[in-house]
Amino acid sequence: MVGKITVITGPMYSGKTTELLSFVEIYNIGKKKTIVFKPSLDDRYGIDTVATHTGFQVKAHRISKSDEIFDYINEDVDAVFIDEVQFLDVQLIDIVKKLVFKGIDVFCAGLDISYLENPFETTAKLLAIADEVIKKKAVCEKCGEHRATYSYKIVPNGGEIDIGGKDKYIAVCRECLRELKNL
Ligand SMILES: Nc1ncnc2c1ncn2[C@@H]1O[C@H](COP(=O)(O)OP(=O)(O)OP(=O)(O)O)[C@@H](O)[C@H]1O
Ligand SMILES: Cc1cn([C@H]2C[C@H](O)[C@@H](CO)O2)c(=O)[nH]c1=O
Ligand SMILES: [Zn+2]
Repeated sequence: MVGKITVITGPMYSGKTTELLSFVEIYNIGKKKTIVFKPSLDDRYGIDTVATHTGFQVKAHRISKSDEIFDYINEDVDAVFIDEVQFLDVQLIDIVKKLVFKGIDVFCAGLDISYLENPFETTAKLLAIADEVIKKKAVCEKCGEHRATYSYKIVPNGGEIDIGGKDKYIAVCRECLRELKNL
């Protein structure tokens, strides 16, 4: 049997990690063998965990390159979960394909676009090969509606890759983005 590819995407605070971890729980309840990965770059909340903004955590392997995933895969693994895929190299796409051909279900979560509205290449390519795409929305921090699809940077400094939370980014809807950018 082959596995399936699920990609969870959207702006910051939209609940991508929460959704990813709810799938981990579902597989664990079903006594399936799960493994969680995250890029070593993102160490906001702890070194060996994937954590949501609400503080819920599960143990995770930190990887700096996508092919390190294979170091942890054996015959017993039923499902692989990868958070913050926007920070991993595009080789992840080939690795995900290999995993599903081994019969492993793969769940990926990550930002679709940067605060500059550029698509993150690894997420974009995963979305293209996904069997299922879950596009999440956040609450717009300007108008309060549950329709935010953008991550807006509130500080001037830092590049396109710049780890942070509410100190640097807020979630906004398209209408509020237009106002913020004076478009
Ligand atoms: N603007 C917001 N809209 C929705 N939830 C928010 C917002 N700000 C904070 N939260 C909190 O964030 C939680 C979602 O956190 P989670 O870590 O799952 O998001 P995420 O999409 O993975 O974020 P990130 O891309 O920053 O990792 C929500 O359950 C809520 O408690
Ligand atoms: C929106 C955005 C988030 N990030 C970071 C902030 C968080 O650490 C992580 C998203 O959870 O990505 C960037 O590096 N660049 C961006 O453009
Ligand atoms: Zn808004």
